[in-house]
Amino acid sequence: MSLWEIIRRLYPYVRPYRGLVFGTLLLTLVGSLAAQVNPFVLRYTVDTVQGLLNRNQGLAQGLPLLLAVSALLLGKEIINTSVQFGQKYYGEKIRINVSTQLSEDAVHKVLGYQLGFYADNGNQTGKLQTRIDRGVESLMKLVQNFFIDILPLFANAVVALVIMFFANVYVGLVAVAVLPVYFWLSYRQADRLNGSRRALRGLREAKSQGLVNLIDSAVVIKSFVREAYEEEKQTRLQQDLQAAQLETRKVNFRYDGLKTFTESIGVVLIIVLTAYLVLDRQISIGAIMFHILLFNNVSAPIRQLHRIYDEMNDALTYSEGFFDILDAADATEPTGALLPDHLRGTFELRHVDFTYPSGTQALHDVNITIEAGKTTALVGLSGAGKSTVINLLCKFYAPDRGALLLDGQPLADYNTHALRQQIGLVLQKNHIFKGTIEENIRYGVMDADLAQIQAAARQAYLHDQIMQLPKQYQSDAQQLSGGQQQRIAIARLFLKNPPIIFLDEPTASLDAIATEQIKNSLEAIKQGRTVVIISHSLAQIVDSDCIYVMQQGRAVESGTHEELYDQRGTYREIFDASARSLNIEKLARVMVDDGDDVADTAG
Ligand SMILES: Nc1ncnc2c1ncn2[C@@H]1O[C@H](COP(=O)(O)OP(=O)(O)OP(=O)(O)O)[C@@H](O)[C@H]1O
Repeated sequence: MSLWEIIRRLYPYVRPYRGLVFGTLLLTLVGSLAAQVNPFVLRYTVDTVQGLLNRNQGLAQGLPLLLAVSALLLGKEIINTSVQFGQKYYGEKIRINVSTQLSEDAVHKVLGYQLGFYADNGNQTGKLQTRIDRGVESLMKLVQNFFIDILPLFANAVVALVIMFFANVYVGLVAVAVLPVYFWLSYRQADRLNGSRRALRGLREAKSQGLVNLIDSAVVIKSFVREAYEEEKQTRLQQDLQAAQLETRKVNFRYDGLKTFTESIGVVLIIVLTAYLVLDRQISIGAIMFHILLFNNVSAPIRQLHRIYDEMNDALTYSEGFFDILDAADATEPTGALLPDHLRGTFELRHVDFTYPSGTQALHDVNITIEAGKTTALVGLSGAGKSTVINLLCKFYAPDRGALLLDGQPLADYNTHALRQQIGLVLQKNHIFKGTIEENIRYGVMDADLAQIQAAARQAYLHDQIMQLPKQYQSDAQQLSGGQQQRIAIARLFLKNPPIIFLDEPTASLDAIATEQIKNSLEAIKQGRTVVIISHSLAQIVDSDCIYVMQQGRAVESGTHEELYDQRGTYREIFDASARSLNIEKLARVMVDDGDDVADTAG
């Protein structure tokens, strides 16, 4: 991305603050003029004092001059301090406002993107955050540099150089002659630092990430006694970091030294030249200080040049990734115009093929009909494509080929948000937000009151357990056990009370008693609604109105439990394997024996 392109992209964000920009520019101009006052005052003072001395006059005659000069310099400093404050404050205000707007835009865009966007390699959790943070940070450094560094410093330099030329062309030429060397050194410095700085940043991130991972993996590390191994990995990182830090410092010190040397040569040349001109009676003695101070104003911004150049390079690098996020128009979730106020809930998949953005084809020519008001189960081995079907039904992804219909209309034609309002989704692993139990259940209906939340928690058999916690509904939801968290998701579903329900292993993390309780609650809510359930526990699906068996991305069998059982196909295989893994024969024998005992006792 070129600098011009960045400016073009930033313009709409800076535009609302044109007044501030104009004010800052005006202050910059005043500041750069004020910065030239010292050389003029010094030249005047030196020349006047020299004149007094030449006329054998002393302190008594010079006092009014000293008072006037002090008052002038004090006044100028007061103006300068106010100008600098205004310049920095307004510059920062523009920067902070623009940065807020950029971050808000990024979050808004990212939330509107389809799920596939997050699966992209550069957009995975953490990476996306880094891309946004770095993009905003580097762009803001550019804005900050422009208003707080580049503009004031370079305005000073240009004004000082113009004054030098006007005062004496030869001195002006000497000042200009030093600049290319200075520029070249700064460019070389920035160039050399560019690679090592990036390496340094990468290593710093790896190190902090490494520490976070250590804490996250503490249980596994300790259980496998891999402390020494992990420590060695960290030590290697630390050593690389140390080497990169030393290299950066070395480059910096070397170029800083060369630049100071060049600057000193410039100062010496100006002293020699101005002294010569004084002796030749072309300029006054005060002009020596005058030119040295002006030259200082010229070289000050160039001392900062390598840093500004560095940060500009960062902005060029990172803004590209950031604007890519804002521009990912094809990632925006598609939506249609159909606003379903009353859905019957018949879904049809006709010859559907689907491939994830990663390239895995998860569905091949799938034909499934999910009837309104009935319960349809999807069964199959791991990776068969069951969850993928639900992903398509929720419009998280669109099929590559084939038709996906809801109540006879293409699913794509429905307004995505309105459609999802009608769907309740409970997954195997449900997300629990940072916050209280109450807030987490309320996610189902944002304006629900506590009584409604408690009713939902009761249906999810969670209320009694919540009441035993020290802070009850105000407890931290992320501290709950896996099974309790799953019941929070089920409570959200009860609260939302949607006409269409998708359950993907809804009781996977629950104990046997809770599973039975939840099964009963779900049975109650299922009545009259369209339900799709995925479960590896056949007990959950045997009563379904229709069961689809999936195998390697294809729907290979369908029918009721009895029909499928009699077919002696894949379903029967899965069913028999489940029975064996449950050791049903032994369980049945125990139950029969138990029954006999009861019968004996009764007899
Ligand atoms: N987000 C994703 N990106 C890429 N590939 C995916 C994604 N989700 C699933 N897959 C792949 O798609 C295939 C079907 O996965 P899916 O989750 O639908 O299976 P499943 O039948 O629900 O399995 P399980 O019973 O283990 O949950 C698998 O090969 C899986 O690796």
